[in-house]
This record gives sequence, C-alpha cells and structure tokens, in this order.
Amino acid sequence: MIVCKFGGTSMANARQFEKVKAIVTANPTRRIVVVSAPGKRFSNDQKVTDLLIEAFYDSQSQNSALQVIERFTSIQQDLDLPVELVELVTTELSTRLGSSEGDVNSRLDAVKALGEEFSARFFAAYLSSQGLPARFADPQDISLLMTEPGERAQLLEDSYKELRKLKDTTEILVVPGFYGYTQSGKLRTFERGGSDITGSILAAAVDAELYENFTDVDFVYAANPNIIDRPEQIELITYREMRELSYAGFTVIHDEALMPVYRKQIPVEIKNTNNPSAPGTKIVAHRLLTDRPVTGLTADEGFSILYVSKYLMNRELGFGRKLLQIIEEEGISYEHTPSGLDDISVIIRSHYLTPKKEQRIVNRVLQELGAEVAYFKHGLSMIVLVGEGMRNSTGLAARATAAISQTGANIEMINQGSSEVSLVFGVLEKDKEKIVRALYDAFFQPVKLRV
Ligand SMILES: Nc1ncnc2c1ncn2[C@@H]1O[C@H](COP(=O)(O)OP(=O)(O)OP(=O)(O)O)[C@@H](O)[C@H]1O
Ligand SMILES: N[C@@H](CC(=O)O)C(=O)O
Repeated sequence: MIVCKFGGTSMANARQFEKVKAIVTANPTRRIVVVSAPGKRFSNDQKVTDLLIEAFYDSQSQNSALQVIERFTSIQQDLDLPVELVELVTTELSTRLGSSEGDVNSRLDAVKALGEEFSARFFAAYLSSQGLPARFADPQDISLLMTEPGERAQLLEDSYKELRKLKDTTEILVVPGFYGYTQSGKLRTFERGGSDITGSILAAAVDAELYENFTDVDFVYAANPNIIDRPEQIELITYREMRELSYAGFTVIHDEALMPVYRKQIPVEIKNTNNPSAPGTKIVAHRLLTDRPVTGLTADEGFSILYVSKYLMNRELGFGRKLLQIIEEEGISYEHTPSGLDDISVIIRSHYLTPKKEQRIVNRVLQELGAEVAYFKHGLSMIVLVGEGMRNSTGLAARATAAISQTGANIEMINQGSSEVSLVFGVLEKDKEKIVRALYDAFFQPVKLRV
C-alpha cells in the first residue's frame, strides 16, 4: 500500500483536485490519501489556514470567513458537488467561530482544522461522484489520538495499534491532515505544515511500501529555489540530511514528519502534483556518497544569542547546566550552545523571548551565576550546510568561511553538529541571502578552469 499526502498547492482549487484524482487513480495501491487545506492558487494568494486564523482573531470583520466560504463554494461549483457540502462549511465555521467552549488555543485549533476537514470531505465526495469507492476518514473515528493540551502536540504511541487497522481498507480513505483528537475528545492540531506529519504517521502505522509527499516542485533542490536560480536537484537524500535541512528552512517537508517513517525505514518520495512523471526526490536510510560533500544548504531567520562570559568559567563545575536550567525555567528550548574557555553562548528562537523574560534571564545569569557579562543580541540567521559526505571531507569549514568572508559579512557563531553532517553559521539576518549565494557558488557551481 502507498500512503500519499497532497499539500495546500495540490488542493488549491477544482483543477488541482482533478490532478490529484488522476494521480490517486493511476495506481490502485494508493489507498490512503492525506490532504492539506486549500493553499495558494497564485503567488500572492492566501492559504485557507491563514484565512481561518485571521477569521478567528478578527471576528468583527467577516471578510476572511467569507473568503473561506468562497474558496469552498468555487470548488463545489466547478466540480458539481452537492451544495449541502458548502452549507456544512458555513454552519461549522460560524459554530466554531462563535464557540466559547475551552481555552483560546483549543478554540483556535478547532477553527484552524476546518481547512483540512473540508478539503478531505470535498475530495472524498468528488471521488465518489466519479464512481470511485472512497470515503472521508474522520481522525476521531480512526483513533488518531493526540497528547492533551499543555504537552507538545504529538501522536500518542498507543494510536498505532488502532491506525494499523486501516491497512485492510478496500476503499480509498481520504484523511484530513494536521489534526487529531485527545483521549478526552478535544481537537488538537500539529504545528503549521503538520499534514506531512499525519501522512508519515499513517504510512508507518500501515507499514506502507512508500510514503509519497506531493507538493509543487519537481525535486527538493540543494538550496531554496526562491533564492538561488535553478539550484541543483537532489535525487537521493538520507532521512538525517532531510531532517537537518527541513528543520533549518527547507519548507518542502516538516522535519517532524521524518521520524515515523524513519523508524519503520519506509522510503519517502517528494513529487510534483503538477508534473507527476518527474522522478522526484527519494528519502532513504543510506545512499552512496558522491564527490559532493555538501548535499544542501539552507538559511532560517528569527534567532537570538545570549552571550555569557565569566573568567575561569571552564573550571566551574555545573556552570553550563545552571545556565541551561535558567533557560528551561523560562519555558525556552535552545538550539546551540557554542562555548570557549571563559564564555558560552546560547542560541534560541526569538519568538520565545519577551523584553521581561530577557531582563529576568540576564539578571539571574549575572546574580545567580556571577557572570561578568550577559546580554542578548537579536536579528540573527542560521545558515546550515548539510551532507553525509561532510564527515569524510577535510578543509570544508575553511572553504565555507572563505566564501562567507568574501561577502564582507561577519560570522557571529560557528557550530558543528557532533554527527558531523551539519555545519552551522550564525550571521546577521541582513547578510543571509548573499551568504547563501556565496556558499552555493563555493559548493555547487562547476569549477571554472582558467585558460
Ligand atoms: N530546497 C528547496 N527545494 C524545493 N523547494 C523548496 C526548498 N526550499 C524551500 N522550498 C519551497 O517549498 C515549497 C513547497 O513546500 P510547501 O510546504 O510550501 O508546499 P505545499 O506542498 O503546497 O504544502 P502546504 O501548503 O500544505 O504547506 C516550494 O514551492 C518552494 O518554494
Ligand atoms: N494547512 C496547515 C497544515 C498543512 O498544510 O500541512 C498549514 O497551512 O500549516
């Protein structure tokens, strides 16, 4: 059995629904289909999920809610689906927007999930209208069980036993991505982009022979195609490389989506709904190394650094632990902790910080840890080079720093992961794009011979 997931661009309108139907029916083993909410139809369009979030926060203006209804109405009309489906969207949306049950996060989750729910209901209805044996699979009915609010939103391990039963389906099951239910019956969404996670969970649950993730690019490219013109395509990549790249900025697949398939060693293919005959990118456990040490490079922004310095810090037992405990007590998870003899930095995502939190952290580090210097710096970007071949390659950091120095930008931080498949540079956000271009030239452009 193949589990396939179609992203927002694949479900954006009726024309895309037709393409998805053609892909699903081309192979009878595609029996579990996970869908996202309708995404962008053109570059400055809005995703249905974003409209739903706007509708939730701005309940005075009905504009965003009306746009959601319009998006589904045009799909219903263009595919000649029963009008009751649109009536259901309208009533569910107004019920959920008007609900005062539960806290703000639970209410927001219930509204956010509507995009996926109706994408799946509409697509199942469309397949049925074409005479295909298909049905909508409600995450609650199939036992896609999530952790309770307060904990990070993730699947309960116990769910796998029930989800496994989907293996025997003779119909095409259309499952909405992005959400599930807690044991107490509360709807919960994964992080943004979480339909990839739903697809991966189902692929692992039914021991699929393949997990196909359909999007709007022919391949995963060695760098973001919005920054580098026609970057090199990646045909084969390992789970580990893909996870590092997804976490650090490749938006093609959610980094959390790789764990369920990795544990079962289920191969993944990233393919293009608009060009399904392109071979796509395969994600596998192992691959033969090529003469290219770097597989991909990416940049992510929105980071802050906490600099801490204290003379003889390296001799002080437990200094690092106490520092990280202060960070933990503020509910912050950290990304990197590069250190020297008398100093240590903690890199964190800026969205965790507020001016009050920052002040509290700095005061505690100065007073409780006796540091001489402690301050935050914001507006940083992390540039990450990833490749299984990096472990066996010498002089790679020198090549990278030489390329960065030619741009005139300053490197704020360097960190090499202990697995040695990634090298991270912290730089100012304003320098991000020119550094990505310089590194791409250094590692991917064919060498130009002098004549
Ligand atoms: N290295 C890369 N290779 C390929 N695409 C990349 C890369 N880095 C960023 N992207 C972007 O990722 C996009 C595809 O992923 P995205 O999640 O946005 O689309 P989707 O499949 O429609 O899913 P959804 O809208 O549901 O999140 C591409 O259009 C491309 O702009
Ligand atoms: N629709 C959700 C989830 C997804 O597309 O995977 C989002 O936009 O984040």
